[in-house]
Amino acid sequence: MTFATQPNASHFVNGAYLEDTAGTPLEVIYPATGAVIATLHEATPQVLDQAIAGAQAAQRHWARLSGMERGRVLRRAADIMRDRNHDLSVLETYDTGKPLQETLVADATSGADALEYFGSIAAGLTGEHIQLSGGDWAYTIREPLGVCAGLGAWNYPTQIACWKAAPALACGNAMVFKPSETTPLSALKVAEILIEAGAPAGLFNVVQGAGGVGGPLVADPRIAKVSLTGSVPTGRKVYASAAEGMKHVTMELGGKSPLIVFDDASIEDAVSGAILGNFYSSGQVCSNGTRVFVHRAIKEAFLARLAERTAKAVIGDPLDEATSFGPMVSETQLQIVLGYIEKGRAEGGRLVCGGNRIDKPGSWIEPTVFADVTDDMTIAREEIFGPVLSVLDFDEEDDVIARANATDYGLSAGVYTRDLQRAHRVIARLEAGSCFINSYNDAPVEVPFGGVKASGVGRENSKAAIAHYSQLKSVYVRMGETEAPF
Ligand SMILES: NC(=O)C1=CN([C@@H]2O[C@H](COP(=O)(O)OP(=O)(O)OC[C@H]3O[C@@H](n4cnc5c(N)ncnc54)[C@H](O)[C@@H]3O)[C@@H](O)[C@H]2O)C=CC1
Repeated sequence: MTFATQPNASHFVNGAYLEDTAGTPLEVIYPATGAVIATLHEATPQVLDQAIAGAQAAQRHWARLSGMERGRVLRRAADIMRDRNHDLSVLETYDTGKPLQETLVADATSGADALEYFGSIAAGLTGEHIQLSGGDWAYTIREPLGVCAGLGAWNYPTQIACWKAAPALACGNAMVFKPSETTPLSALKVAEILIEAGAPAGLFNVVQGAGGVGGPLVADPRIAKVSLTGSVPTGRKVYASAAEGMKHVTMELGGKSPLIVFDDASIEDAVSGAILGNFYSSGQVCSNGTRVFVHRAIKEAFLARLAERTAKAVIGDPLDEATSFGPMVSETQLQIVLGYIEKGRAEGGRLVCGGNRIDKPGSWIEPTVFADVTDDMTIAREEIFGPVLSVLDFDEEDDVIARANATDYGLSAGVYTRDLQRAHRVIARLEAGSCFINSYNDAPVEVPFGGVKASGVGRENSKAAIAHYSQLKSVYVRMGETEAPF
């Protein structure tokens, strides 16, 4: 391998790479071949302490800069990230197994968008002036929270690091980021780029490890806010620990989202939406529309076209830009997905295509479609986080809305129909945070992203994220005398 995947050291703390070989070794595996491409070490308590202390010191200085000055650093980082998109995308492909065709357009580019967006609005982050009776008035100051902890999942390592760091830093906070132990490489590059762009040492630190490092990071009293992208069970633990310290949280968790295809929809577009919402990143996307409700009148036509187009997936070397479908991130995740496929078969789902492990080194599985899935089947209830699409039938609008909402999750929802009134009427009744009409899984930085119910708390991206990385100080100003009862 000519491309260097072994970083200089495991962690990035106080503006430089840092190693402590006393930490548990962490092997990084290229999911397409199973080869070990780097060996890192989990953060020891000493590394974690240095990262948090460094972040605290950097934050004091950073918070005193104007929004304009902070924004300039973030926008410079966005430019560097775009200039290096190709190399960053290759690294992301090694880290996750996702095809280069995807990483070139959805990872560092999405991270750069976040840095540019929050860099651009940093100068405009202000409080307000409130005029009161008798000439009194009040004003609010938008203040940073302090040191934020970021915890990432393994599906979008660069994007997650930037979606958390950009709004946090724009508001004057510092961050200690812990990537997923499965994909630890890309966040280190984000840290390098921020330093190059002029961020002070210690402002954005990366520490490696699994829950054993994430737990103490969240619980540390010096941490003011925790932002997690991960599963619901982890979310519950992290939220509870943050609550002990009365810390702010953002929780971007899992989903089992509905995608509803009405009988007047363009079948071609709806099939595209179903492919994007189930097979992009080999199905490892939190907002995926994995319960595809298709009106009975068009179900067979939809399934036929879906099978035809799924057969055209180019499954091969992820570094070849022609490849459109890569491996699962790990053998563990592959086994979880195979287990769900087995349950789908056993509980009576009709396998339309796929369903098998692909016989070659690495964690490969076919894109899989089940039809005749019913609401009670395991594959219709639990998040699989793999390329398993379930088609469920429906006849009536009211009925499909009730069934779509009959889940603890509430991350996303989509509707395909040519009837615009119906589209808005249905979306209004769906319990989900991020919704789509005649599209699926778009996530531009200008638009709030996040879930309701068990899928999360708070929003990432857009102006909405500012509220989650800052707090308001209110100042009452009396212009006359102070009156007291005695
Ligand atoms: N809503 C969203 O924005 C997204 C949600 N996800 C969700 O993430 C999940 C898949 O990612 P995974 O990495 O498997 O999730 P996970 O929940 O296992 O891990 C997420 C992160 O939390 C850390 N962690 C685990 N236990 C912890 C603890 N006790 N204390 C502190 N940190 C801890 C992990 O090391 C990792 O960095 C899926 O359920 C998916 O739906 C993934 C991408 C986006």
